[in-house]
Amino acid sequence: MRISVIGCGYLGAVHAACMAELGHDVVGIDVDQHKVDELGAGRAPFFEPGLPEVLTKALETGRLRFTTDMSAAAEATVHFVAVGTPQTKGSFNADLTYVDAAIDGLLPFLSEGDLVVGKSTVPVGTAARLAGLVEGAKSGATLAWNPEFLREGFAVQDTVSPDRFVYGVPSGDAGAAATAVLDEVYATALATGTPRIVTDYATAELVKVSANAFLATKISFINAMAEVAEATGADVTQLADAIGHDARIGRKFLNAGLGFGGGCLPKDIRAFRARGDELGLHDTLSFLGEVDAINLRRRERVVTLTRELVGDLDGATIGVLGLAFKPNSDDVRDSPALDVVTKLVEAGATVTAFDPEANETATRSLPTLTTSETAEDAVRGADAVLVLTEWKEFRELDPAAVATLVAHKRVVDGRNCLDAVAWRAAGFEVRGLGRP
Ligand SMILES: NC(=O)c1ccc[n+]([C@@H]2O[C@H](COP(=O)([O-])OP(=O)(O)OC[C@H]3O[C@@H](n4cnc5c(N)ncnc54)[C@H](O)[C@@H]3O)[C@@H](O)[C@H]2O)c1
Ligand SMILES: O=c1ccn([C@@H]2O[C@H](COP(=O)(O)OP(=O)(O)O[C@H]3O[C@H](CO)[C@@H](O)[C@H](O)[C@H]3O)[C@@H](O)[C@H]2O)c(=O)[nH]1
Repeated sequence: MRISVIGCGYLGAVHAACMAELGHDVVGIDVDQHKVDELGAGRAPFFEPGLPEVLTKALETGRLRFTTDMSAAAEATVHFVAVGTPQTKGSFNADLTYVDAAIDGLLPFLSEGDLVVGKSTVPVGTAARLAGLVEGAKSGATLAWNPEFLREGFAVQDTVSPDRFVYGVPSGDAGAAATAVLDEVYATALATGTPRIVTDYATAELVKVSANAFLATKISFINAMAEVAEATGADVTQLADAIGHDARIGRKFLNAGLGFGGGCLPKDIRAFRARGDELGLHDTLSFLGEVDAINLRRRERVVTLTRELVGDLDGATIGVLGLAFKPNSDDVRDSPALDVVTKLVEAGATVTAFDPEANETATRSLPTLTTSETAEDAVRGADAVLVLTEWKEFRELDPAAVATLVAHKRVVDGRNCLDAVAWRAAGFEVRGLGRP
């Protein structure tokens, strides 16, 4: 099939490359010339395991290209919209400026029978509004909403073989035709038995935000238990293991620590609440405010633990390991690690940070940040070491080797990812979250 992907960021670049890998002819369209140049040259403009390989292979087949020229969409019959929907500055609402601009830009290039497929995460009601524009244009095109559930760090695998597909389509013949087109796009995964749910626009939009709200709630639940564990001397990690054995609860997403960040969960729960307010459902979704608050308190807790260890943060030297919001990503959008660094610097500490992939993105977002080229350089001479992203290379650090580099043997394990027994045996004072 001939496909255009509008917006080639963390989601769209992967989607475009994977669709070409599946055998489709794909043009990726973005307003960012640098991104388009990089992608066209086979270089992923961000760190995502497996993406460079898929990209290079797809470019070599000639089935994938990138451009800033929206008129290239005229060659395609299926148009995925994957532009950003960030939090609006000064409010919790999703900023739909980019989605609106993408649809506006696309309308003149649509033809009879084309399918426009929204992938961006949007507030419920957006698709119905945009369908009016798409169908109102003389093109005779249809709109579907097909939310995306990929995780950064696993984006290629999640795109090629997702847990499920959700199609939000209009009723009647147009919906049946849209479903048939999406089935053809995703034929490879569907052939392996991937479930697909065909529904209306509102349900499709809500599936996406409710999935993220549930994941965020699960993380904040265990972080609330971490607060209780801290007040009682209990161990939240053992608690998570024990309740996680109950298949109805499950152990996944019960890792207590610094909490959730990234370009999705934080802004999506806020936008969901804001949409709830518009719908008169303030009380219904107010618990998401608590989910957010619990999450943000964990960042303060790491700062407090560090202060307790070093005495006074003013003048302290802190070595920070990890800046990305999660391992296997260079994404620092709403990164808890970066937030902690900012708070430490505000309190007068001298911070040197290292992340295997996110030094550059973090420095772009926080230009005053001091980064180092290695973990060893970050911790050299430190009064305390903070592990804020659980990269494998940090989990596998040899505490005896770190002990020879630091000024004081103190470590705050912000992700409960270190072997506390081994670090204590090497002479370290160890603090975790929700652990005695
Ligand atoms: N990142 C993820 O893991 C993920 C997963 C599922 C869903 N989502 C959702 O997907 C959407 C995109 O997220 P992202 O993380 O890829 O964002 P991103 O900021 O990385 O990418 C957005 C891209 O859209 C481009 N763009 C903006 N306006 C444009 C326009 N008018 N025409 C063409 N391109 C335009 C930007 O230049 C940028 O490259 C969001 O709604 C997000 O919530 C993201
Ligand atoms: O037990 C856990 C699990 C995760 N996290 C944190 O939660 C955040 C989000 O992690 P994850 O969900 O793995 O990353 P994302 O790539 O942001 O993916 C989420 O957001 C995407 C964008 O909407 C969705 O597509 C995915 O399904 C959804 O998992 C990260 O900061 C993690 O460190 C925890 O603190 N504890």
